[in-house]
Amino acid sequence: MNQISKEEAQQRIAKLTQTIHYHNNLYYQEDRNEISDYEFDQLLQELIELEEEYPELKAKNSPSQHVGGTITKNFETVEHETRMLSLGNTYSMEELMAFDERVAKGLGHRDYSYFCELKFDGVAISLVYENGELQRAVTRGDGYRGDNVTANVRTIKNIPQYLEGKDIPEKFEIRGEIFMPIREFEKLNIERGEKGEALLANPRNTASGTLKMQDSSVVAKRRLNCYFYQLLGDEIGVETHNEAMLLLEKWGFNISPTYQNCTDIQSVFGFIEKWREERLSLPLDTDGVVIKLNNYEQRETLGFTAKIPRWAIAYKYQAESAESKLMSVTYQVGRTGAITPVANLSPVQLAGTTVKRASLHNANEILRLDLHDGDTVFVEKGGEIIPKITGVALENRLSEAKPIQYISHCPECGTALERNEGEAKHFCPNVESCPPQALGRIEHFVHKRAMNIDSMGTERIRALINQGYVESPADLYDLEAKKDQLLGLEINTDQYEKNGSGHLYVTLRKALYAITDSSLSAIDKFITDTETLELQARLTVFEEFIRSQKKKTAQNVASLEKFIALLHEANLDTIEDFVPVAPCLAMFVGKQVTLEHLISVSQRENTIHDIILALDLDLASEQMDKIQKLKGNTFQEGVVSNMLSGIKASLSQPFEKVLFGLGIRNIGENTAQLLARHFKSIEAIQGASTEELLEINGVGETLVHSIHEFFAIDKNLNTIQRLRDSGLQFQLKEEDLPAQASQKLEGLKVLASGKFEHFNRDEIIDAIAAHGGTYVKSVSKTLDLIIEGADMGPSKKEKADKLGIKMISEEAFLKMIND
Ligand SMILES: NC(=O)c1ccc[n+]([C@@H]2O[C@H](COP(=O)([O-])OP(=O)(O)OC[C@H]3O[C@@H](n4cnc5c(N)ncnc54)[C@H](O)[C@@H]3O)[C@@H](O)[C@H]2O)c1
Ligand SMILES: [Zn+2]
Repeated sequence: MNQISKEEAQQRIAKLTQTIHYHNNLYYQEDRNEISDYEFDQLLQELIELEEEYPELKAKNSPSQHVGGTITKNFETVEHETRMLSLGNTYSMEELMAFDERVAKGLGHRDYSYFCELKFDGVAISLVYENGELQRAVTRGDGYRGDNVTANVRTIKNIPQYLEGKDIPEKFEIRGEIFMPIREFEKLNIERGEKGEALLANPRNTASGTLKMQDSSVVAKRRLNCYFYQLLGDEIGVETHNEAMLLLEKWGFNISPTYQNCTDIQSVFGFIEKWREERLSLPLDTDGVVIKLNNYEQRETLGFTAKIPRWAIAYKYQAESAESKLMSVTYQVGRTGAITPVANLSPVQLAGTTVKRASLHNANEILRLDLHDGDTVFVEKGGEIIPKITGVALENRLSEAKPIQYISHCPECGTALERNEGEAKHFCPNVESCPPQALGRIEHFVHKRAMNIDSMGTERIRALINQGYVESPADLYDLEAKKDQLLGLEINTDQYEKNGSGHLYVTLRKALYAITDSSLSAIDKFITDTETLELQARLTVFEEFIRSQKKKTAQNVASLEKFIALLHEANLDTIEDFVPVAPCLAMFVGKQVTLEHLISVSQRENTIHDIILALDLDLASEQMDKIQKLKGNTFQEGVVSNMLSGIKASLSQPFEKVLFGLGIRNIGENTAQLLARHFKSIEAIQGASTEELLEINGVGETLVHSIHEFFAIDKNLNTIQRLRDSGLQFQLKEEDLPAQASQKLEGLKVLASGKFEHFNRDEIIDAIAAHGGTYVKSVSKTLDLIIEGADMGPSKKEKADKLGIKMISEEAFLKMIND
């Protein structure tokens, strides 16, 4: 902002004021925005700085001097008893330090603490309660007066209409943020999509628009929610914000459990870092952290400016943004069959890393963005590990560009995709043989706490599934007989990718390695050095690289050029760091197969090994050598016998482990144990009536339904039969029951958290069971006891504290069970 003339400043201020008014109006009145919050905050910041430089130019009604909203004509206007302010905000740690200095200077000492909360991205609301009853709910409006939206707020389920308890003040005001949970927002958009209505942009604007609707019955259907963060009143008798929050919680108000007391600005930084990524798994959008002085008297000392309190500030997480080009969309199939589209982008530098992919979440997201082939897109990286696309530069779209068509069939198994009503994601219904879904099932089966076959890691299982050896757990026990065929199978770690139409891709590094005579280490260095280049440019640079190596130059350059030509001819999608397998193989298989045929086979198969088998070619040994260089690692003798002996050993796992391993929906480890010990055999469980099942403490309707559903499927019965034939335990053996040491923990739900001296995780779980207790995985009200180990997670601990759950040390636990 250095040295602009007063005249220029005046013009700029006028322009900024007008622009900010425009966006404020859009944001608060129409619940829309055309620029990001970050861009908006930059404009406002520029205005504030200019006004600081030329205070005489600061207009009384400048947007820097009052909160941005207004009241509407659609609701009764209500005056706030205490003004509703905005918050100062910053995107930088330095300014946060400066804030801390101002606080210290204002108070004249450093004897204070901060209370950190997340900044919930919704709409501010003020509620007034009298005699324990909700009187009215008012929006922030212009800060002085707001809209009376009580009827709408009454539809929000977790805002209490009446309060119970002795210590509730006659009258008080409470403020919070009304928001729409992300899940509800997604559901709403699906419904709108199905009805052909325009999709909504984000949960914040939707929450705001919903709150201002005239028809409360529509509001009720939208399932808004609210977090509270401020208590106001004359005779409340608390001195700190922390105490106030505990009171609110006690009175039954919804408080986000994410808050934390911080004794100094350093621990505030810690809080900010902790939540930078973690906040993304919360059920609502948050855009920063609000840092508040904890002590009320100290707050009074510092006071307010016209627009904001001096005792609080918001730190906003900056989403860094860049432009990139959409190359293609690929689709990942999860272990539950859920499909996630991924945008493949031209490489771009963002927040210190090279970004080549962005998550698109689901089909609606593609529709909402109205993505077309080859679009120039804006990519943002908040704290997210995977960046997201926030918009499209329409002016760059080619007139002939087609909209991205969502796939109709599973890229892994070719089954037609389905989508359940009210769900955002498509899924592949081929639970039995879709490879990633089979993977999920087998991984569960071999898990330590099920069949405990630790020689079967994910990559090995994936290799067996992809190459058709395993689909159901029962297949594992047939592997022994196929031992010879297993040698030489590919373990395709991250070696392959598939595009949206199912064509197989292999890593660029492996392709260059097979095509030229360069060493893998030289290629790896080249790959890292050229990370930010697009594929075409990269291949050109690789040619220079080969020439600089001065090793069989002519031959290598010729191969590379041939490969580039084949790549063009194949004309498949671009996925950065990967190239289609078909043109690679075309380099080696000679004239026996056309490129066209290779492309179609590579669409069906999952590994190069499979393609070669499918083609059934006669290849010379030097051709095989080249192809070998393209393949992933292969199964060796040691690996195979190791796997097989693990599988054999699992035959002695007790019935309850087998039952858990079957992966019947809703049957966790505890339930499997319960059922196995009660019914003693699989036939008894299968034959049990609903009444008999419900008699067991801990078995509910949902579980009964899952059990009946499981046994109604022939394929499951067949799997059980095969497993039984292989020698697995389907009957309880008394000697398998863990020795019941005592009943000292009978009826108690116990959780162990952190590291222990005398137990590892499994051992402490078994110890709890051996003394009659039930092990529980998460902190909730129903928990009776927590055994606290070293380094127990602070958030768990805080939650347990809040719920008043008893915590004991490992030593106390040992004493408890051994006495
Ligand atoms: N993109 C646009 O066009 C546009 C236009 C106008 C405003 N905006 C955005 O709207 C916001 C503007 O201003 P604002 O005055 O509402 O300020 P603000 O949102 O930055 O801060 C104040 C508000 O934060 C909310 N809040 C959330 N969690 C809170 C917590 N734990 N404790 C206290 N308050 C909490 C409250 O509603 C409070 O009123 C900015 O984020 C700005 O970027 C964007
Ligand atoms: Zn599938």
